[in-house]
Amino acid sequence: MGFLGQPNIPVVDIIDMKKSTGSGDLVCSEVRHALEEYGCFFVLCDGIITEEVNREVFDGIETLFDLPMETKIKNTSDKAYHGYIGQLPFLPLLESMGIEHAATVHGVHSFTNIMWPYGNDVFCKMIQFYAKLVSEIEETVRKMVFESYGVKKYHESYNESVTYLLRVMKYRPPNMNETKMGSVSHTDKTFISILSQNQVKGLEVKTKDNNWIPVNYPPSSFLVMAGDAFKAWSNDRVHSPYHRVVMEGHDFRYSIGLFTFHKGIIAIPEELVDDAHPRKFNSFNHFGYLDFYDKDSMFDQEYSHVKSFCGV
Ligand SMILES: O=C(O)CCC(=O)C(=O)O
Ligand SMILES: [Fe+2]
Repeated sequence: MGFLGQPNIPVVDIIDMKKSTGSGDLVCSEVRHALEEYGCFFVLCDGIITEEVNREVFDGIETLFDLPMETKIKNTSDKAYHGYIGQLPFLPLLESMGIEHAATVHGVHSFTNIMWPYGNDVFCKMIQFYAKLVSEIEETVRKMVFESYGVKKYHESYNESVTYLLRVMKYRPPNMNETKMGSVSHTDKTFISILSQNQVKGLEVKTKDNNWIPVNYPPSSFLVMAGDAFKAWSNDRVHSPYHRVVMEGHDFRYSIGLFTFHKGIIAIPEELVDDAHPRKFNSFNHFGYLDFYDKDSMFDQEYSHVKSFCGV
């Protein structure tokens, strides 16, 4: 693990992660430590995510947002925060769309066919490539953390319940006298989120000692971030950091997030509850939590929804 001149967000190389042999090895404890202390870390993917691949991906996303509004709003879902979001009075810079079941061919095809009824093979293949790569990173991270906590036995069953939402975001530059907030401070409601962006900065993460730090992506990297569900599952060991997007300058920002949800009940492993770590959370329904967050009238940005939903 290194810091690449940015003291606050750790960096792990994907090659080291792939070489990891399981619990007790250094890279496993580094990943776990990064998630406990920072709630996030960069994964370096040199040679896998080249500049050319990045350009192709973000060109594709730009084309998607260039579709007419009446097409984009066809991106709907029965789940909160899974469909088209845009023109929100309190977040005027943001537009966002969601591709459900993004790691399945069917999920990507059905989204593409709604957006381009005559098909768009290039977009479809690009999203499939991206979702496969990033979901593999997500699974590796989860496996390493489970191993590091000595609860590897739950990994397989967790895998069977995982579902991936790929969300794409577009932030326009603010007009004069307009808010610069592309996204207000929040924690993710996911288990894990994996983020990437075009070359335009804006994401900031709050450290445990309450400092906002800019997320300066190293080339060919993703940001792995723990969500509230991971925090609760780990009985409050993993940190789910507050983060926000602040738009400076005149460029459009595009970002992509692969968001992991669990289809059903997340149980806190008994192994993670002991005298030194009394139970902090009860088992909870992950999509129930998302609905609760959606309807919770508590709009204080830095209020712990997960504690009020399933805290002991
Ligand atoms: O645009 C980004 O980089 C972050 C977006 C984000 O925090 C979210 O969608 O939850
Ligand atoms: Fe977020």
